[in-house]
Amino acid sequence: MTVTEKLLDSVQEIWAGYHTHPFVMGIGDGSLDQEKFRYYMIQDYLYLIDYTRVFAVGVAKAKDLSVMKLFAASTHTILDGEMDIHRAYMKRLGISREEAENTPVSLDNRSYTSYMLRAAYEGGEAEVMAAILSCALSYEAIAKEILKKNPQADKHPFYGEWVSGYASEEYHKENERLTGLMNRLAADYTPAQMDRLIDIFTACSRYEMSFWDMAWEMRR
Ligand SMILES: Cc1ncc(CN)c(N)n1
Repeated sequence: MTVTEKLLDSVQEIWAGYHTHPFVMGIGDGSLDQEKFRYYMIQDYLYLIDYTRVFAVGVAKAKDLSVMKLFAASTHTILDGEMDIHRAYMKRLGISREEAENTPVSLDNRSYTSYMLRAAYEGGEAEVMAAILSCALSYEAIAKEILKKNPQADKHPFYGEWVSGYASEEYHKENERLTGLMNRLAADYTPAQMDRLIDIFTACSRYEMSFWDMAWEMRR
């Protein structure tokens, strides 16, 4: 088993819950209230800004240039790639950059990114990657499962762009780069060190679930 496979194995139950979450199912069949999606978009835009900072900690912790380049490239991929999905939705929903950036970050959102940043600052390169990976991989799994259940979901006039973005080959390729790095960084980890990675990955997977709950309930 690779390091990533061990991490995924430890969160199967939590991840199974994503696919039946009402917010996710609503994106999948197109029935989600757009007000909820509007709320989610703003919070997720703010989330991605702090998520990018976790990669920046990876840049600072990198022990060699190849690792530094991978973390650095990902900051660009998020700020100028993934966030394009958000900017396109914000335009459609009439959300200005000012409105998004002046919206208070919800407590669930703040807790999640604060946890990731703490795990990253306290650890080394592999712990940074363990904090990142649940976010990166779970959205690909969710979008692909949506497409399995609703093969036309990526054609939906509103939610299609979200589904096709996270189910895309481009997003998958970026995730392959991240898992390759995770597997390399922790290849020689002891069982105790591996337990710590599992602990971080599990906590982030639980935070992912609370992010969906937060969006569904539009928690302030
Ligand atoms: C909360 C959350 N988790 C994951 C992703 C996918 N990068 C995201 N945009 N937002």
